Amino acid sequence: MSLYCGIAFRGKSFCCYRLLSTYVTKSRYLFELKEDDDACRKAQQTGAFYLFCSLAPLLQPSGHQYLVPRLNLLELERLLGKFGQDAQRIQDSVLIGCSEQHEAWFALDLGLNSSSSTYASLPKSELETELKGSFVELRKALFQLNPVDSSLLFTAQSLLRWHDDHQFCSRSGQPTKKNMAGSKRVCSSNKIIYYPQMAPVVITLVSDGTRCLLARQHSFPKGLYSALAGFCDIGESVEDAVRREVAEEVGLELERLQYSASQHWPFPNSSLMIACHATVKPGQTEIQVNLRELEAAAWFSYAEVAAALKRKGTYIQQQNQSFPFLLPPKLAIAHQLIKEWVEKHACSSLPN
Ligand SMILES: NC(=O)c1ccc[n+]([C@@H]2O[C@H](COP(=O)([O-])OP(=O)(O)OC[C@H]3O[C@@H](n4cnc5c(N)ncnc54)[C@H](O)[C@@H]3O)[C@@H](O)[C@H]2O)c1
Ligand SMILES: [Mg+2]
Repeated sequence: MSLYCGIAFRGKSFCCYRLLSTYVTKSRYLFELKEDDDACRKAQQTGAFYLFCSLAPLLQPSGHQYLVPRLNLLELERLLGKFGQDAQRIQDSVLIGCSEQHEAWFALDLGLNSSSSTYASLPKSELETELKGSFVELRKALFQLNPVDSSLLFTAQSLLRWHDDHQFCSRSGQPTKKNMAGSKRVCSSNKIIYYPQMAPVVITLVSDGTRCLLARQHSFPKGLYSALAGFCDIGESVEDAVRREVAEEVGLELERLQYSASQHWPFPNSSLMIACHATVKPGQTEIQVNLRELEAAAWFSYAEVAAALKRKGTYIQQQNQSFPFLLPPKLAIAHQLIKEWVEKHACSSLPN
């Protein structure tokens, strides 16, 4: 879909028309839905709704994968009717995106019992029977979702959680009210506007040239190692946060830092993961693990990491027991960083 747009140049009396790309028209459409409640209400008429129950998305198993069912407005109204609720409840939904054809996508949680909503939560198991699916904890479904669905569900869960957590103004204590799209909440008494937030987190794969440094926290599944991560402190740049986190967690100083990519991560709250590769100063590779933050950290060879990426059954010693050496799931940016490092290492070790 494309759109002709008139551009008026300041001080000139002519208009120039150019073709806007599908991406630009889609971005402008989403912007309009966030700013204009009536436009958003209208978009719900032809939109698709993703359902959640207490922040768990509705999924349907299909082989080794999960499908993510969607309802149209009529189907959603019928469902609410069956459970004795009126269509007004749909106003609790949040906008999470749209297709290239401008079909707007919304998410609605039928299990949250928010005090600012007049509606009671609906019974999970009866909903599941009615919808022929299950509300599955998002973290547990990670391995069986495709990247497009997972990204949409990450956004939806984060936005639903943020609204549930921000029902009252922190200054007046009065209820806040969401706009139709759910892109903000406004305090009814003092008009303060609250916007959904993400915490910036740096994640760094440290290398000494031949090995990479991986670490684990007590809460990780047995045998799982990942890159070093940490929340940015107020006042820090990304570079400052990376240097501090690496120094704090493993006692090393960095020499070089290179940005790789970023990712929105919904667990346990919304974070913006900023991923970097880094190298330590030559000869300074002795790890001093901060045991208040980490359970263990170690250098791993290219061969060990490459085998673990391919799930080739390498094992690792942990508290005198042996566990399969695991890396984070493909959807996690930590996995991407490790994969990039392995690929770069494989290229640089090729004979000229
Ligand atoms: N997507 C990925 O690949 C990936 C990989 C690793 C970690 N992560 C995420 O990165 C996040 C941070 O990693 P970490 O746990 O090592 O961080 P961290 O090293 O900063 O340690 C966490 C501690 O930081 C403090 N903290 C400071 N600011 C905080 C804030 N805004 N929110 C919560 N705690 C705050 C708390 O005391 C908390 O216990 C985690 O939430 C984790 O889910 C994602
Ligand atoms: Mg950390």
